[in-house]
Amino acid sequence: MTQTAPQFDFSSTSPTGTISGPAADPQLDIWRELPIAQQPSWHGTEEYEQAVAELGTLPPLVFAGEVDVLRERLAAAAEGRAFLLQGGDCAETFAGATADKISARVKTILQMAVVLTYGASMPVIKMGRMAGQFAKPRSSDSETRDGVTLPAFRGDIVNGYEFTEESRRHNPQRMVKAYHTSAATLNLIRAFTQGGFADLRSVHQWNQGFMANPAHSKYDVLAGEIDRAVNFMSACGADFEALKRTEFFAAHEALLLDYERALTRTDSRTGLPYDTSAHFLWIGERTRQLDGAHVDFLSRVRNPIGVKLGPTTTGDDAIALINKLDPNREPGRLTFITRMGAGNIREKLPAIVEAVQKEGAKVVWVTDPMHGNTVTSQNGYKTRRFDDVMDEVAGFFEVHRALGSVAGGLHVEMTGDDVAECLGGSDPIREDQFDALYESVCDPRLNHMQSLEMAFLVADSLAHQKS
Ligand SMILES: O=C[C@H](O)[C@H](O)COP(=O)(O)O
Ligand SMILES: C=C(OP(=O)(O)O)C(=O)O
Ligand SMILES: [Mn+2]
Repeated sequence: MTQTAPQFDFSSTSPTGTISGPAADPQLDIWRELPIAQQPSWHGTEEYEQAVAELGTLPPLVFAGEVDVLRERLAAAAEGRAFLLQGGDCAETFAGATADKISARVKTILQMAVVLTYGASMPVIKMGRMAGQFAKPRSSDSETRDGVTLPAFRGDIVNGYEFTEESRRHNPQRMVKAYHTSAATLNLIRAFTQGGFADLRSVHQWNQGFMANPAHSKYDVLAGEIDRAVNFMSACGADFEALKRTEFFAAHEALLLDYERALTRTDSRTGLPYDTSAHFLWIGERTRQLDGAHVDFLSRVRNPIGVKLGPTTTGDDAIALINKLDPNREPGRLTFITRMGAGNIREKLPAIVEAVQKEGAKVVWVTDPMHGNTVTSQNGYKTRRFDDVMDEVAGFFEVHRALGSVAGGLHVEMTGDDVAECLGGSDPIREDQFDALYESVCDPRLNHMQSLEMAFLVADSLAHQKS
């Protein structure tokens, strides 16, 4: 069910090989001359120069060989031979990088993956919005509370959530802290997923907790089938030792180009630049301007790249992005993460998919059913209704099925904790729980149970996609 870990070529990225100091290629700095959205105001200060110089001396967080493995996995997803699951916080925080919270999130992603693997009958590529998801684009540059206006919170890598002048100051030293927090998070993720924590039988056992809730009895049939499949594998003498380890990739929005540039290093094997801050990087809906800095910079690194596509995207936009980001049509290079909103997806997605099909290009099609479905609750919290989220997922599968394209993955804001941020689910979260249990510093996340419920529902869609 889950894959075994590949043998990474560590020699190619050893400290004696390459990847010491930022890559020197001047093309990697062309973005500095281009229009750039959503950046902090810290340039030209000594503090900024020092922080960037320090980042440049620090080791890579991921290896080029791992990034190449991911590109191969994504090539399989583009063809319907694997399914991508991306999940994690909207905004990671420094304070939230605790063993308990990180392990709960990884556990939940692994639990979702087992259910999806069964439903899809294919490998699930597990990827966290983790170990670097610290920079946030905002709708407004400022926030006003009780007549006081301060800079908006732009993620812990830029400024603090606390509503004071000092905390909201754009502080470049935070980039260094983000690096170290990412390193600590990634270290724990690697230990969990490589050290036996991810044993398929344990992951399956954890799902029994979800099934113990009578609200989830409608998933009894599927849960029973998975149970029998695991027992069958066991009876057949399946090598559960190999299934004790699993691949797990790190991803974040490549928003803060100062940080991404400083962590971009040259791979000794190929002489090519890799952004070693994460395996996978995506360009957000607010920064995907074709002639802008983000698209230019990410067109020049070897990592697999995602682009969020909102409801205003046209077929021509999609083709232009492909030509810029994947001119060689390389399998696994480009992922389109559509976030249309439940009310838009059935109307807007087909033209984009058809344009890409006509072009003969192949991308991984992923649904982000969160960002097009944000509403404000009566009591003033940013929230999303579980039913809207699931309706967008359903629309995504319907469109791809109708057009003969591949529904290749799911991108969600979720946590392993029992928070109350999104409304509904079978054991429903209500608005009156927000005051006590709303923790997100940016967008609302599915909680542990809602995430698992989504996996059961998507597993069903995947099973039908195959039939
Ligand atoms: O995560 C996505 C964006 O950063 C977020 O939705 C922006 O939220 P805002 O509209 O509150 O700025
Ligand atoms: C900012 C985000 O999304 P989008 O770019 O799709 O709005 C996000 O994924 O948190
Ligand atoms: Mn978000």
